[in-house]
Amino acid sequence: MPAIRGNILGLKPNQFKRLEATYRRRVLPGEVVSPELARHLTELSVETGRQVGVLINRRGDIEHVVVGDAFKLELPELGRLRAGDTRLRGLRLVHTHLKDEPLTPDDLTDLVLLRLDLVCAIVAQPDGMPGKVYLGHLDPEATGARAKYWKTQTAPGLHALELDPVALADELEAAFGRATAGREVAVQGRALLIGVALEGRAAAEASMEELQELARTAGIQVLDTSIQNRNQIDPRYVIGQGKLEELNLRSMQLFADMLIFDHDLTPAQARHLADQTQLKVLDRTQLILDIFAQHAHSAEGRLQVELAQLRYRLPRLAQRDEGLSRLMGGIGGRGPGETKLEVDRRRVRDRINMLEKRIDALSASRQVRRQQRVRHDVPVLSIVGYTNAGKSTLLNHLTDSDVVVENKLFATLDPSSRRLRFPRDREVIITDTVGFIRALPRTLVSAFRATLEELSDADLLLHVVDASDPAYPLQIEAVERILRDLDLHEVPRLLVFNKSDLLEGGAGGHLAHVNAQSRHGIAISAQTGEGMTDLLLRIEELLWQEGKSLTASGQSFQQEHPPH
Ligand SMILES: Nc1nc2c(ncn2[C@@H]2O[C@H](COP(=O)(O)OP(=O)(O)OP(=O)(O)O)[C@@H](O)[C@H]2O)c(=O)[nH]1
Ligand SMILES: [Mg+2]
Repeated sequence: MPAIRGNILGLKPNQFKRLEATYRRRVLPGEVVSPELARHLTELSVETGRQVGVLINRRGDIEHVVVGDAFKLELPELGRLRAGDTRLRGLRLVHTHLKDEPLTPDDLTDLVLLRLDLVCAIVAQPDGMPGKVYLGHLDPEATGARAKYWKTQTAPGLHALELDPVALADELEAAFGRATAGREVAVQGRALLIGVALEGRAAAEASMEELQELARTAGIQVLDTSIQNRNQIDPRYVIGQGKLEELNLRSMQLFADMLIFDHDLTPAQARHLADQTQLKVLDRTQLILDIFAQHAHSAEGRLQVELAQLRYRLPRLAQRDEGLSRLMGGIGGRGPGETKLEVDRRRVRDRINMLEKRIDALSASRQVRRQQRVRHDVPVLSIVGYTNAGKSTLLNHLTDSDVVVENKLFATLDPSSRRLRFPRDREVIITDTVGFIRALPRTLVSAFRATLEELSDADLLLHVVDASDPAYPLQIEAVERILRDLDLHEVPRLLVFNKSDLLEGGAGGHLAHVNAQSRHGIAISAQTGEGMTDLLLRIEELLWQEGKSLTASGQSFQQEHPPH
């Protein structure tokens, strides 16, 4: 005989026996609860002064009998259904209320989080007879951020309740199935995105747009985004408890299987959040690391990404537990496969040391090769800029090459160099490299330092800006900041306002020109070729005619490097 769950302390033996006998009762198909069972529950409830409830399966068997206190009922641990599953629990909760009150927030939270078929509260009247009935079930049509996730109905008594619970559950499951039928296949996850507006709403919204792009690039389907206004980060959960509850409900409603925070999480926060929601929890850094892992193709690129990932994980290996393995699987856990994560910190540290040595060796040998090469007296031009600004498109246009161009973030990770001919037999080496982003993870900057430091070989940096992105001033700032961090701010640069074709003023991109001029830049469209002649003239001017001023700023033309 299964046990009686919940608040059983102090029950009389006779009451306990009658509770146990509940398990022998059955409910006929087509009824939520039989009148006899209802009366049995209300009688016991009034006698004990406690709520009494049963979980009934679709065959009509009673799977659990639970006793609560006067106000609420604590359900046994049923486990969470597999994330993304469109089926319901196959159990309905029928329980008593000692007062005449509708379903409580606890009832409705159980309904949603446990994905119960339905929840029914029967008012136990003082004489022990069943009274009014309140009933609630999930609502497949609920949409929108503030939507209710359930529908409720009230009946004056059981006799007035006309509802076939099994047919209803079938209907709901079919509707949930239809609602998610259009979901994209081949996605790596279905995510809710969460931001915290610490520095004002506008900044948080721009950052959220970018997080959405990052998720899209990583192959994750974004189901919903939300930003919470807060003065400070909650040390435990980042966001407030109420918001977390709301997210939990939302994730059930939308069949999400992961939460992505637009804010870096401490190892403890990530663990608490995963425990509270039973969902995979990622932050911005993990997402970027994952994209890098997907896009790294060269040997050096892969080593650098793995190094960055391991450095990120090392402090998180301290408290390895279930939450962590959830955090580490799949997205955000690509690269050094899961087995490697199971190794202890010591082995991770060894691997980090090994990777550092190999990367050092690679960059040292490249340095040697660079020095050994015959001097060609060829200036180097490096394209830098925010990710997706059109750097590779520009390189391709200028040199007739076919570096991968994609409307994705971090399409390019491995640097590539090409020769570019100018009139009068002049030549430059032009290089394309990894794009920058706001809050570029520090582990990545340090892992890619060798690659990025090569930018110091450049005689001129072409800082490509996506002028069609409203956030471009912030992006310029972010790129400038990273250049400063890499000690590259002394290298002369030219701001190139790209994608002028997308801006007002037609192909001429009048607005782009205005913006460009205000920053001594130049407006182009790498796609249509617009402005390209002007760009080449400016480059020529800067490299050869104003050569002296470049030399004066510390950049010597006598130390040019051929491609590598
Ligand atoms: N309309 C328009 N689109 C452009 C232009 N230049 C680039 N694009 C598009 O912008 C997207 C990004 O271009 P990429 O050249 O891959 O950008 P990137 O700066 O190399 O990006 P990462 O390597 O990912 O950092 C692609 O979809 C391009 O087709 C332009 O002048 N006009
Ligand atoms: Mg690129």
